[in-house]
Amino acid sequence: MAKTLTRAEIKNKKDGSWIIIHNSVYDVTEFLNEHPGGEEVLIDQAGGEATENFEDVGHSTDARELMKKYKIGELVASEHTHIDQKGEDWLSNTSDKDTSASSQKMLIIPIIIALLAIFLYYYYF
Ligand code: HEM
Repeated sequence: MAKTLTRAEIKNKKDGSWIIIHNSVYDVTEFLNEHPGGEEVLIDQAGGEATENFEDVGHSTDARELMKKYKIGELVASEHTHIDQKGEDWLSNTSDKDTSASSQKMLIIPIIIALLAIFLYYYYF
């Protein structure tokens, strides 16, 4: 059963770095040295809400998998906030739409050229 913590308890944590991301509490003390984004950013967030900064970076799904390892508990329900996830899924969804729209446009060009070629062939021969 996961531990339930209040923002005050997380803030008052002196020995170690706890951060809140999407209403879950992570102990990143052991991860500071390994964080590809550097330890500074994590130390800056220690003891408080890191969701917005975490999402601003657009962490990969790998990063989201990795963070499960450091989860130590949940924020009490009365102190929950909702911040949307904007990671790879969100990015790939939008770029998927873009590619399908642009590939449709790209298809029209060869079709027009082919129709023009057929028209010219019948016109001149
Ligand atoms: C348990 C929490 C966290 C984990 C497991 C984690 C993991 C990672 C990983 C694996 C990367 C490499 C890029 C990627 O795969 O997305 C990364 C990059 C980064 N992270 Fe985190 N991170 C955490 C929290 C945070 C927080 C709270 C911040 C900001 C305050 C942050 C800021 C950054 C930055 C600035 C980069 C570098 C991005 C770049 O160079 O493009 N991370 N993180």
